[in-house]
Amino acid sequence: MIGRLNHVAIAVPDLEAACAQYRGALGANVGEPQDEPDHGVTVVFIELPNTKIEFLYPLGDNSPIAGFLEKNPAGGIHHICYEVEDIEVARDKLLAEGARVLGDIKIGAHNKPVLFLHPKDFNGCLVELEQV
Ligand SMILES: CC[C@H](C(=O)O)C(=O)SCCNC(=O)CCNC(=O)[C@H](O)C(C)(C)COP(=O)(O)OP(=O)(O)OC[C@H]1O[C@@H](n2cnc3c(N)ncnc32)[C@H](O)[C@@H]1OP(=O)(O)O
Ligand SMILES: [Co+2]
Repeated sequence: MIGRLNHVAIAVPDLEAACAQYRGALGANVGEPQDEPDHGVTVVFIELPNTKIEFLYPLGDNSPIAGFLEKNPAGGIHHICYEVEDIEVARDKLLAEGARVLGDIKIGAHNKPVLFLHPKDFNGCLVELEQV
C-alpha cells in the first residue's frame, strides 16, 4: 500500500535560521514559506534528488506542532510522509486494523489529500499519508 517517501518533516523553532542554514551550510534548494492555516503551520519544502524535507513552523494559536516544540525546543523530526494511490482505501484499511486516524482527510501542502496516523500506533513515529 505505501509507496515512495514523499517527505520527512522537521519542526523548527526558527524558520528563517533553518532555511538560511540549509541554503548556506548544506547548499540546499530551499523553497519559499507557504502558510497552511488549515493545518496550523507554515511550511518550507527543500527539494532533494530522491525526496523532500518539509520544515514546519507554528502558525496561529492552536498549531498541532506547538506541543512538539515545547517538548523539543531545539526542534526535531516531526513526521514522515508516505505516498499512497488511494487515501480513502488506505484510511479504511487502517481503521479496520485498529489504527488511529487523526482527524479527517484534508488537502495538504501539495494540494493533495493527506491524513495522519497516531505516533503511538507506529513505533513512536507520526505518519502522514499523501495521495498522489
Ligand atoms: C500543510 C500540511 C503538511 C503536509 O505535509 O501537507 C503537514 O505535514 S501539516 C503537519 C502538522 N499537522 C499535524 O501534525 C497533524 C497531526 N498531528 C496531531 O494531530 C498532533 O500533533 C498529535 C496528536 C500527533 C500530537 O498532539 P500533541 O502535540 O497535542 O501531543 P499529545 O500529548 O497528544 O501526544 C501524545 C503522545 O504522542 C507524542 N507525540 C506528539 N507528537 C509526536 C510526533 N510528531 N512524533 C512522535 N510522537 C509524538 C507525545 O510525546 C505524546 O507521547 P507521550 O509518551 O504520551 O508523552
Ligand atoms: Co507533512
